[in-house]
Amino acid sequence: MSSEPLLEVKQVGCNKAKGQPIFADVNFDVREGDIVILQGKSGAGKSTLLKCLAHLNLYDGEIAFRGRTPKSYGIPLFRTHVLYVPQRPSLLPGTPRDFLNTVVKFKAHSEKAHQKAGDLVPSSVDLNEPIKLAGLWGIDKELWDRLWTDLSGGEAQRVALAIGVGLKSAEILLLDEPTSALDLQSSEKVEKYLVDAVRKKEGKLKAIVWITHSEEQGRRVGSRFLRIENGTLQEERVDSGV
Ligand SMILES: Nc1ncnc2c1ncn2[C@@H]1O[C@H](COP(=O)(O)OP(=O)(O)OP(=O)(O)O)[C@@H](O)[C@H]1O
Repeated sequence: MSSEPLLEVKQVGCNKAKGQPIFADVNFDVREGDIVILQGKSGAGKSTLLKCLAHLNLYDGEIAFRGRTPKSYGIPLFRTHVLYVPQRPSLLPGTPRDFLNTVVKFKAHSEKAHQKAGDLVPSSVDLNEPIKLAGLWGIDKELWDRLWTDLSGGEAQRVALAIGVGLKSAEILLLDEPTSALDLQSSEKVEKYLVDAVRKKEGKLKAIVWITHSEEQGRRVGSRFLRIENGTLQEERVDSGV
């Protein structure tokens, strides 16, 4: 028995400039419980595709979340439910705490504005949750008040991920090489948390689309495997080996 798709991607294409497609005719669904690994060579278009899914990039074709277009929810609210976690959070201005406060204010505002429509269930905001979660991943509280530019790549990644996961608004997380700057031990801690969060089912997080260059990581966490190559996306059938 398969559930209704959470996200439907139909004939999606994206161009660098007129006449220069990055990819075209991309079709797939994301369902509850999926951890979809997105692979492909550097420059193949993985980050661009994730940004299209979060409506952060212009695209052709259709993307539907729970059967409706992003616009019908309001793009800001949609983006808190289908949440992109960037590859290089250290490019953000200010400190992680500034960012957290802005996200929380913005989230409360956009949810209030859309509550009337009965669109997406608003979630309560607990500022301590991302800080606690980052702590589990080895991030000292003091780092929340340091400039993003003064954090290491791995610290910035864990803080950004803790904000994305800890605010508990995302039903689908779009992770752009979330552990590329982490050592194996830290990476496995983060992986385990994310996989458990999706598997548990009672939480808000239902699925992840996860870019990784590591075949090993893909095998550890993935339940489905997509590859972008030469401007097209293919799903790879995986032999369970049983
Ligand atoms: N805003 C932009 N304007 C023009 N070209 C762009 C833009 N963003 C990305 N590109 C180009 O589109 C292609 C796909 O980039 P993208 O970042 O999606 O690749 P990727 O598969 O995520 O690569 P990597 O594994 O190196 O992160 C690249 O050739 C890139 O230079």
